[in-house]
Amino acid sequence: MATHLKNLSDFSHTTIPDGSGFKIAIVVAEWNAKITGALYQGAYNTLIKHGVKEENIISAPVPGSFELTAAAEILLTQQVGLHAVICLGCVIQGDTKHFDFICEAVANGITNVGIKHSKPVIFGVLTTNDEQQAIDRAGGKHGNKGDEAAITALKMAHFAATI
Ligand SMILES: Nc1c(NC[C@H](O)[C@H](O)[C@H](O)CO)[nH]c(=O)[nH]c1=O
Ligand SMILES: CC(=O)[C@@H](O)COP(=O)(O)O
Repeated sequence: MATHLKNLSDFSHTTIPDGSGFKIAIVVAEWNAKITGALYQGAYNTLIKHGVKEENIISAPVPGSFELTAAAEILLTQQVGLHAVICLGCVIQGDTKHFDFICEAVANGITNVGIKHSKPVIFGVLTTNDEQQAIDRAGGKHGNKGDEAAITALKMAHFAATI
């Protein structure tokens, strides 16, 4: 379903697990900082709203989306008791094929890290044709992908803890 058919911040129809027992990391890329800052705020506020304690949210900035994979691997290796890692970024199409390489590397990379550690690593990365599409999905008319990423982290952390 395309994003314009489902608001990224609308979860009124679903049950969200209590996050009071979870420790979650948020890795956020600094490229397109206005956008990723809004994604981060959405994710952080959503985690707090659903009971995650401030002291159990680990925030880690990285230079760009390409570095999200390495950061997730480092955090899952070095941080004891992490229940999930949320990866936030914004990749906007430029004039070259660089966009394609970054998007594929990040999607494949964080998938592999999650599988390696058997932990939820959430793909909260906007991959847009232009800046307006990113703005629309970082607290604009289509909601906030950071909210969606946080809800996904809570659901998957609950899944892993109760399966
Ligand atoms: N163009 C964008 C980038 N590029 C930087 C890469 O992510 C990476 O930091 C660099 O290639 C060095 O390894 N990053 C984004 O997050 N968004 C972009 O639009
Ligand atoms: C996604 C990117 O790396 C891209 O924004 C960089 O722009 P360009 O392809 O024009 O170098």
